[in-house]
Amino acid sequence: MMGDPAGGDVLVLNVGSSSIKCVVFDAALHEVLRGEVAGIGHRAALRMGALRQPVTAPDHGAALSVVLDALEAQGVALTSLRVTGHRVVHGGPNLADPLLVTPEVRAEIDRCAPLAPLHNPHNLAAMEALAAQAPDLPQVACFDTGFHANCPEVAQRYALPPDCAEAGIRRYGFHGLSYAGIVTRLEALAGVLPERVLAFHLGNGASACAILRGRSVATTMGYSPTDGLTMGTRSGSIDPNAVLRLAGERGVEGARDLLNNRAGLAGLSGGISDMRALEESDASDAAFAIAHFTYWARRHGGSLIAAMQGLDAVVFTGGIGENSARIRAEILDGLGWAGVCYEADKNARNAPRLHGDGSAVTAWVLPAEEERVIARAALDLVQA
Ligand SMILES: Nc1ncnc2c1ncn2[C@@H]1O[C@H](COP(=O)(O)OP(=O)(O)O)[C@@H](O)[C@H]1O
Ligand SMILES: CC(=O)OP(=O)(O)O
Ligand SMILES: [Mg+2]
Repeated sequence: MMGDPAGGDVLVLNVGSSSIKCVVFDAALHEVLRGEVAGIGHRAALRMGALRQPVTAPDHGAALSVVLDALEAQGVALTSLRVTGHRVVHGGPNLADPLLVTPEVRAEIDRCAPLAPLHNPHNLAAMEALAAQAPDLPQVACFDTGFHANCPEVAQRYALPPDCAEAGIRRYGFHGLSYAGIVTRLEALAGVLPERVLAFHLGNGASACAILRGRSVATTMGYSPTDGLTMGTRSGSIDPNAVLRLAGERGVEGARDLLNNRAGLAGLSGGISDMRALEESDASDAAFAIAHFTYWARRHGGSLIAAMQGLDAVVFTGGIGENSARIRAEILDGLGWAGVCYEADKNARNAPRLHGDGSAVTAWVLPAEEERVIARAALDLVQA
């Protein structure tokens, strides 16, 4: 339900690695206004309400200004909101549950910035921009790591001595706000929440999660959001000795830049990180990048199915997961051995329900609802 933008109570900013999404909700969590600058640094475009236009956004700072100006133009007065909520990607060992943003919380988010260089600095910049414009507006930080905080210890620990884990070197997992939203939405759609859910969040950052009875038991991202699946510009899983060699040859910063900004689909294809652009390309490198993406999604998916000892439902979300029938088909075709089947016409329509009647394993496309999860937590916190 869309209402009057000026009547909003909660503004949520979801600053991702290639996009800034914003949603204004009223106190009953009805969506009042939704907007997004997508394709930051590539072919950036603004969508807000009925507005659609290309914009100049070579980096996140420029994209944030575009979003804040557009909100103002739509009549959203920051000073009349009750609260604003932010997605923060890395909470490190100390931040898991939603929190009011204080100078101490900001300092802790900043300490985690080297672990999520494509996210945490931009998440902080959004908080600072809002604080400058509306100093009295309460801000709430919600963490992508929180949903995975209770994974079994065997899934969290690396095979390293205990002092490493005590120093925070362990698997955290990300996209947790999206996975939490999937649990809520899937339960509502399916009637009963399937026991063993394999969820794929496929956006510019991509991960998969084993959700057993509504809780994360394993996920593909680790110490940072660079591990796991092949991503837009991130390598995904890579042997630690290869990383050490890269750091030795190119320096730590050179290795960090390569693994986070110039690897993944971009590294394989000669610079194209955007899945839609890859699908439109005839180049063999682009086809190989897509094949790499789907192959490793299936490989990791199999590992997560083993972590749950079986499978009852597969869910796709994120920009690629929600919109690319081709990518979903290539992943689902490779999971037939696990009992997954789907109907091609439903897949082509991005229908929420991809499976036919009587299918033992169900398959779904659900919107990433990180903003709703954040808005609920932010309102709960200011009302408490
Ligand atoms: N119709 C589509 N077909 C294929 N890929 C798409 C489509 N629409 C969006 N995408 C891809 O989704 C990705 C962005 O996902 P998104 O979840 O919005 O990003 P972020 O990780 O920044 O939040 C890009 O690779 C984009 O090309
Ligand atoms: C954690 C992560 O990779 O987020 P995004 O997909 O929004 O970049
Ligand atoms: Mg995202």
